[in-house]
Amino acid sequence: MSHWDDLRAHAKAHENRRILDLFDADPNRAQDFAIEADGLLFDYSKTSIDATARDMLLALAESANVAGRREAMFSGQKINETEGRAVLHTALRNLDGSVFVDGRDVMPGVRDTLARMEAFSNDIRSGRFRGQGGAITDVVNIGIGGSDLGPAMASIALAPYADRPRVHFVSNVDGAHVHDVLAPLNPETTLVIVASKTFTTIETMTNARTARDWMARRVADPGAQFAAVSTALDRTAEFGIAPERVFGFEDWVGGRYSMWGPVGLALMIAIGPDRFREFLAGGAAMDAHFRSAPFGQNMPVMLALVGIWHNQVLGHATRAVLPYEQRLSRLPAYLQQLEMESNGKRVAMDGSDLAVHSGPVVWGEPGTNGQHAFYQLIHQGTRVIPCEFLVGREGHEPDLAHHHRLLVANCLAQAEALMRGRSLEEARRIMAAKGLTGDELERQARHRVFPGNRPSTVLFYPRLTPFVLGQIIALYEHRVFVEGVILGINSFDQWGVELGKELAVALEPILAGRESAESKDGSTRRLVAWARGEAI
Ligand SMILES: O=P(O)(O)OC[C@H]1O[C@](O)(CO)[C@@H](O)[C@@H]1O
Repeated sequence: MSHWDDLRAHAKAHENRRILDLFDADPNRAQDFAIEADGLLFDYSKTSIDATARDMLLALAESANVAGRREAMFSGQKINETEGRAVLHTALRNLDGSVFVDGRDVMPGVRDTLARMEAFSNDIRSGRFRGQGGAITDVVNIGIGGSDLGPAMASIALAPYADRPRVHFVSNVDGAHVHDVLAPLNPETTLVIVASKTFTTIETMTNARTARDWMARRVADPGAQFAAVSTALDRTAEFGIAPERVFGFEDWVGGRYSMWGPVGLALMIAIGPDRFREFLAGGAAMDAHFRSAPFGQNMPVMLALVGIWHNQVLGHATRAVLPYEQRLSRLPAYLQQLEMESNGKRVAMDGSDLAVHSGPVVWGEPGTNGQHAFYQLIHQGTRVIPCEFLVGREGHEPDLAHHHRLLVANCLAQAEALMRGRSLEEARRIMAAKGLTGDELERQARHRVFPGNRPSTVLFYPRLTPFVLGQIIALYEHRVFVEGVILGINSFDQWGVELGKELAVALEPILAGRESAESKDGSTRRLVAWARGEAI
């Protein structure tokens, strides 16, 4: 039997067992099914994983050679096989030593670019770098996907550490986005960062040109207030951005893994280089843990194995990420790209069809807001949705500690309610206490039953500092990596985004009326006609 068969057989044999009963069977479960590392606590005791399932999952990870692939990644081997690239975002935060790619040590370049970013950020923050109307008041990062989601998410997450200038993000090609962001800004004191790994992404280049036109209407030399972040230095030059304001990186940094380097420039400007280094240090601390902790005590490995248990073994197709931290409001969106672009694949590394499902649908919203929106379905819907809660022991508002207590209480209460549920007998008692009897009591009670036995995990952190955010993001990166290795897929390419891009390029001239829609299918032809306001 394969490891997958073992796991499925074990899950089947215990499908009617309640998670709550596992705590009776093992009084140490809360400690045994949790990992503490560098101030973080990951509690997965409220899942149906028992000691046997955990052993089987660990055996699965061993047999997939997670350890070997992990070292191949850290040492710069070309594990992104379909693109022939190394995967070295970890080199952007482990700044000492050497890492070789094609016989060349990449670390001097990493350190040099970081130093240039720091000098530039300091110049902007101190007012030494001036726009054509004075010190820079606003920075606009134009990018999309990996060139947007990381710094945009982190700028909100680390708002308590940010001072002037203000940072803004434009990603969508919808003109409303660039319009609404730029409208209140003064072009004379705005710096635009064009962030694009390839410097060809149509949304980003369209927004960048619009921003340049906007600036040109008010300043003599718009290019002087543009900076660029890219691997394509020929294209940044062609766009007219002076080399001293171009921050390059190499193709061994994947877009969705890139916020640790130049793509983090807007974040660095917002929080300052020292705080940015703390963020890097948090990522490096998680790297050290990932490389050294035994798998059973290894947070990214166990987070991945919990994910595999829920998705590939039990068949739960989605997972909810529920940060009880308003400032992590963009974390679910960030993780959607990180996890779904990485592990949403249909073939294994060798091109064969996957034998199991690929990564799950990831979605979520901050608590407590979600409780008043979609938690109804999580508690009483017919599908099981594993939930991943994140919460800090402290907030940044000491005078509002009572808010924070309520926040934590809600988070822990949801995890408890999901596991415990409410039986029909309990519901009947509640209805009887309200004075109901007979058929009406019975009918009403059934609506108040919570099946319970719904799995969740809690990631507890001390406080959302730059260091802690670095730990959390690196934790999820390595989780995605481990899941990808176990599934046998390449987590570092994204061919699935290509087809839509090609078709959009082909449709633009059709919408503009320069080309005919004849070659298109009936639905697309009709929609094009509708878009063009033609009679259909
Ligand atoms: O940084 P770029 O090259 O503009 O790409 C933006 C994003 O587009 C994608 O290629 C997907 O279309 C992502 O992988 C990437 O993060």
